[in-house]
Amino acid sequence: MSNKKVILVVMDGIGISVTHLGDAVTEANTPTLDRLKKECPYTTLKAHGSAVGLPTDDDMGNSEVGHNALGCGQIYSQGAKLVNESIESGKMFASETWNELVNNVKTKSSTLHFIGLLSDGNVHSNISHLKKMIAKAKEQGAAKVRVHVLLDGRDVPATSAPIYIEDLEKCMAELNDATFDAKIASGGGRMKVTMDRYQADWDMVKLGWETHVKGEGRQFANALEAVETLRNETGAIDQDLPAFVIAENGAPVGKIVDGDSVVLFNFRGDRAIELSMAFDGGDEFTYFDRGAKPDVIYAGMLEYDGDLHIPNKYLVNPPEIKDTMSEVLEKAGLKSYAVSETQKYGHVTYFWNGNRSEKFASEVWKEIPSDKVSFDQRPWMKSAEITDDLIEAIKSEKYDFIRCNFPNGDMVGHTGSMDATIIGVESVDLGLTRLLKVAEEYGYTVLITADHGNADEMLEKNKKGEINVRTAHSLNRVPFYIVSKDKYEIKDADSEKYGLANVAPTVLKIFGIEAPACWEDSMI
Ligand SMILES: O=C(O)[C@@H](CO)OP(=O)(O)O
Ligand SMILES: [Mn+2]
Ligand SMILES: [Mn+2]
Repeated sequence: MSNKKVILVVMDGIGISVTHLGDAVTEANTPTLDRLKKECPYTTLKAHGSAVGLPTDDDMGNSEVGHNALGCGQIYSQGAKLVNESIESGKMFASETWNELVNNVKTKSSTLHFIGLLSDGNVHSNISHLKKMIAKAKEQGAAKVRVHVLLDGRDVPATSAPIYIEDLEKCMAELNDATFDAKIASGGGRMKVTMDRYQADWDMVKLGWETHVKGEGRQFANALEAVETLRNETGAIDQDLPAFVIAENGAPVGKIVDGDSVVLFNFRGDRAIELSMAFDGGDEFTYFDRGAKPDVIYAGMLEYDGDLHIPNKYLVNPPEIKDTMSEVLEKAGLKSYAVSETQKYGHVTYFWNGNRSEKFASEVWKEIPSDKVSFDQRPWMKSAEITDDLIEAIKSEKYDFIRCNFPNGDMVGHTGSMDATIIGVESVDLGLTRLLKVAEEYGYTVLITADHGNADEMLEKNKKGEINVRTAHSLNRVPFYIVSKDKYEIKDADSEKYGLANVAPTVLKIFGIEAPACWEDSMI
């Protein structure tokens, strides 16, 4: 067994800016990161596009694909790419689930509903998938479609919702005729309604159920009017807009009722699991009162949780991630510890282990409850508590490998507040300062990296050359530091040849464990 001990710190959303446009990472006072960059083996990693299994290098990285790659040392084709392929090859429309959904509404003359994130962010969903499914449903004889739109502004520009609403409405207008009727039925901002994750706030899902299923809520004549009115009244950016219902003559146009079919067209799992539980769950579901639950056929775009089999029905098989680092460490007899706060807890456990919700026997997982606020109001988040917990884990001398995620750069970065994000980055640096001291004392090698950028690019230039607030992740590279009393040298550190999938092989190299043949190369 190895006598080495390793800690891997993921500084979520802390990338390296090229433009320095709204670069909260450089603006922040980060004495520890600055010192490490001068003193330690250091390189940068590619964290987007092909390096993490996304369709193109125009696709920014995200936590799901980033933590998958960090945790498995391999590059798998991810949801965005798998759904594209399934639609292009026709496999999706030949699937049993798709045909069941469509035949159900044909035989019952009922409605096919789509619920999901309306953008081309390609992190949770892509509007192009939605449009193709609606067109196919018409071609196959469905008569009525209703779409429940979750407004993004977090993976795409902050107030871009009208662009996607207009795009969808144009597509539906072209399809609508005497035999076919498609409309938007309800919606709301993704951080207010339906897309909660890791059970941080079930009230969001309850509100989604009331809005999409029961058609309860403030009524508007159409989605553009809803966005415009709610934006004027609240000043909120898209992700935070309140829920709305589209109605005609006082009646919601698209309640979900007995006999309907429902597709959640998001492909990413974390924010799709809770709504799926509400649709699939029987009487044992007690997270909120669903009232009389309609008898529908429900399917997700992907299987969102392969261990718990959520949802029951889905359209595309998720990537089958094998030979994860946790599995390799378990086989080698090493003990692992994982910690983050609620908002990133599943990232460092579920995504880390290749979308596996059950832990290995050799692992201990710890969740620190997140605040339920917009994180510009608490930019330090739980960085101090995560650090305290890490220090306790180190001092327990129980673990060979400790991993953690500091969410600040990402979660505060998504709010668009530069001032708050600077504080978020500084909080991470302070956490590192405290952590490194104890890690050194106990003989741990500490690897520090990030899963993608965000805080490094808080502003962006649009096509007209105007500068706007950026709430989305960046496409920038991320840092990789080795802090150790042992001498390690990163091969070709100045090149740009490494990506997130090179981290796990480097960890195994430090432990002196042979990596599976399918893994990428170690950097040392
Ligand atoms: O908040 C989220 O769901 C995504 C952005 O869509 O961020 P991350 O990938 O960092 O979790
Ligand atoms: Mn992330
Ligand atoms: Mn993010």
